[in-house]
Amino acid sequence: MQNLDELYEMVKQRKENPKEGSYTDYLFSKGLDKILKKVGEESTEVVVAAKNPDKPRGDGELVYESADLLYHLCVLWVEQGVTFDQIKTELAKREGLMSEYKDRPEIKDL
Ligand SMILES: N=c1c2ncn([C@@H]3O[C@H](COP(=O)(O)OP(=O)(O)OP(=O)(O)O)[C@@H](O)[C@H]3O)c2ncn1[C@@H]1O[C@H](COP(=O)(O)O)[C@@H](O)[C@H]1O
Repeated sequence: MQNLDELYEMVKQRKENPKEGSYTDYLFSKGLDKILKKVGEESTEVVVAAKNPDKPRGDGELVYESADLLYHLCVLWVEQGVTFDQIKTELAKREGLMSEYKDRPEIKDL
């Protein structure tokens, strides 16, 4: 996936059109508790990657674990009916950008 929009859309598609052998569908079939367990595990792995001086993937360890966490967050959002636009809107609010939001397509493309 090139960006988070595409990753989120792919996860949503998996939920709407299950595919044989898909790990994403495996998570949806297991349900919320399994997804939350994975988010918890991946969050911890991000922390460990940032702190561990003997990283198996060197400086790439934090990048790798962060990508894992973002993927599992997308699964959680889709499972709970949270859209990626809601996440972006919340981020924009924090920057005081809400009034400009509709006129700034680059914000939607984050
Ligand atoms: N980005 C990801 C992604 N990141 C992590 N993972 C999977 O997340 C799992 C995490 O690894 P773990 O060792 O913690 O888990 P596990 O032991 O394999 O599984 P559990 O039994 O613990 O659930 C691995 O199986 C990874 O393959 C992902 N699986 C899929 N994607 C994206 O989703 C797309 C569709 O994937 P499918 O749904 O499998 O078709 C892929 O093309 C990717 O773009």
